[in-house]
Amino acid sequence: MNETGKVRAGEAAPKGIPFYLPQGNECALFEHAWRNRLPLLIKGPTGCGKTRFVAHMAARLGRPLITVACHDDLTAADLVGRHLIGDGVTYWADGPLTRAVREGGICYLDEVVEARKDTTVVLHPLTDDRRILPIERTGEVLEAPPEFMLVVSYNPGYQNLLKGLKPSTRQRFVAIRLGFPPPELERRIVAHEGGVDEALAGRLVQLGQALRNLTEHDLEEGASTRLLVYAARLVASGVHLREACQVALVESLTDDEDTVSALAEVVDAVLGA
Ligand SMILES: Nc1ncnc2c1ncn2[C@@H]1O[C@H](COP(=O)(O)OP(=O)(O)OP(=O)(O)O)[C@@H](O)[C@H]1O
Repeated sequence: MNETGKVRAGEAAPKGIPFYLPQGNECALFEHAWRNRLPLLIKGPTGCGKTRFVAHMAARLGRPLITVACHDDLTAADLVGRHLIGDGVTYWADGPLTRAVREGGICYLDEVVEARKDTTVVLHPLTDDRRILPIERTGEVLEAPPEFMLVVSYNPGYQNLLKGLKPSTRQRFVAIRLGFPPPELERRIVAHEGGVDEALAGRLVQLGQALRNLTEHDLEEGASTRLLVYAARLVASGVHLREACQVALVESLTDDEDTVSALAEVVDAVLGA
């Protein structure tokens, strides 16, 4: 498996580096961005490998990774830090962004469009050539070391197209688009991550492709690589293939009963009724 990113014996990735099979030139581009101190935006559908890619690159570059899952209640103080009271004294506690700047780490803001626009504005002085983080509450102005990098991701699906990012935020990042991996690559990913042989992984990937073809009509977004991995893991632990697909690839994708039936038909057609 690989939630922790540990690589099985025989895999190409060096020990301690989370397993990641690139879709294209994204690893080199990430490294160039890091060396040139450019912030990076990664866009792509849910479960296509964005988080794994960042974890892989942080380990490859030997930088600590600090991840923040953004949401609409996230405040600037949640990122930068706040005064806390403990044992009757007030002390300053760094937020994750400040910690990443101090440590020269990679700060990864997942689903950045979820954060309110007034929150993302704290990123501005860090993401242009000033590369500073002013901490109003303490009066400090931190200069980001060369190793620091800000990476943000979002899923440019229908809802997020409406939310978007302010142009003044957006135009501070270089951007990489990831999609679902091409079938041959996805088969290797599902086999590795799901702990199944490549033949079974190939069938699941074929099913994933067929389910993605339905997306335009019935679903907001297609079956992700993550869900294919889940189906594989269930099969690897003894769940019948059909049942694994039902729970990982049908019921997880929609609540609409007609769509569930349509998806189940696709499963039957691909796996053979
Ligand atoms: N290129 C890849 N190499 C290795 N594993 C991958 C790859 N792409 C996807 N995976 C697998 O798919 C899972 C989901 O990927 P990940 O969590 O990175 O998605 P994500 O794009 O960050 O999703 P979200 O937008 O929902 O956070 C990973 O845990 C991993 O098992």
